[in-house]
Amino acid sequence: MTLLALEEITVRFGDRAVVDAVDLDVAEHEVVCVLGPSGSGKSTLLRVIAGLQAPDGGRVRLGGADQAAVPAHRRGVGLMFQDHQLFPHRDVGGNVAFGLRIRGARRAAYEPRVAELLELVGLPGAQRRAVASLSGGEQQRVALARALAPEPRLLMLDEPLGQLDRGLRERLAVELRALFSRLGTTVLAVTHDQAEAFALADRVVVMRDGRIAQAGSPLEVWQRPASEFVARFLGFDNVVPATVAGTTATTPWGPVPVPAGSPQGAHQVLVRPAGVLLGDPATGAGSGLDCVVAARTFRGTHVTLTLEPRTGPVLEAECDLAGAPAAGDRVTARFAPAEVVVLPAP
Ligand SMILES: Nc1ncnc2c1ncn2[C@@H]1O[C@H](COP(=O)(O)OP(=O)(O)OP(=O)(O)O)[C@@H](O)[C@H]1O
Repeated sequence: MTLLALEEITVRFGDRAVVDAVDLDVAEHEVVCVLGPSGSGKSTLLRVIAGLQAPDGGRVRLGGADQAAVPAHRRGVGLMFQDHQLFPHRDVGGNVAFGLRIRGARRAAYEPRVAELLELVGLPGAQRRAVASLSGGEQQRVALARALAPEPRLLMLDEPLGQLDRGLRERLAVELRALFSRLGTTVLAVTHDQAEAFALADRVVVMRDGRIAQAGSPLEVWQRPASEFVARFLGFDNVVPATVAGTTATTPWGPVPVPAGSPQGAHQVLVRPAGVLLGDPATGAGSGLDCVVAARTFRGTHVTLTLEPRTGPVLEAECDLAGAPAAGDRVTARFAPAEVVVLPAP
């Protein structure tokens, strides 16, 4: 069942639409992540849903009911901001209890609930700790417990892990996903970090200049970015103009095989780095595009190579650690059609 429905939501600042006729549904128990570069309108969208910003056009429905006349505090949505904004003069328990106390709950009623929430976020027994004594990751967990305390029907997270270092961010994203699925929480999160969005979400919505550029499961968006913008935003830079005929695209890198059924004619192609297959020019002469390895970057589980091809723009390739060529080596590149995506012309 649909919990949140946005219908043509528009917000203008001056004559600029920072949110431009956005339609979006979030189903009950679904975790949706809105992903987009800074300034694409993500936070403004959350503020509209929370009732902190009146839209210039369109409608917000929660559980089917139009929210136009419903003030923020009666919408039943929880909002957690990026800088988590804990109250520094309250202890952890006081922070988590905040939303329960302003609703008039008595200590005897909320204390067990606070204990339960702290357990849930992995900080059992932390009630009396001072906020200043917590690490960034622990503060994030307290902020989350505080947002969950009043049991919002929709939990909205603005850059929930933005302040944390990468390792912690990835770990917490996985933990959050498990927690939300256990609680059945409906979540709408916004982030500019694709790894965070992909780790957290059932569905990813990519925004560009106030509009939805693509929506789909993390796998769909990753495998089939809908445009050059989405592809580059996900970090794929092997994008060139192409003319597709049958299962071959003519490109500045020469012929590139494309999956059967690809759209024909003038387009662009994306070759994911894993689809650039390297050969040794000494043994495979004549097969593939001659390239020189311009740079080699160690990525932990694999190596990323920047190739300078004989023709066409630089090409990024991925290969195993073992036997990876070194900077300055000559290689040939062929392309695996399964890793090639035909994109619309720019
Ligand atoms: N109150 C305001 N008055 C004028 N312009 C605003 C206001 N609030 C936001 N904007 C502008 O609207 C655009 C979208 O802002 P928004 O904060 O929604 O983007 P965002 O995608 O959340 O970005 P970030 O990731 O940096 O938070 C930005 O260009 C911003 O400068």
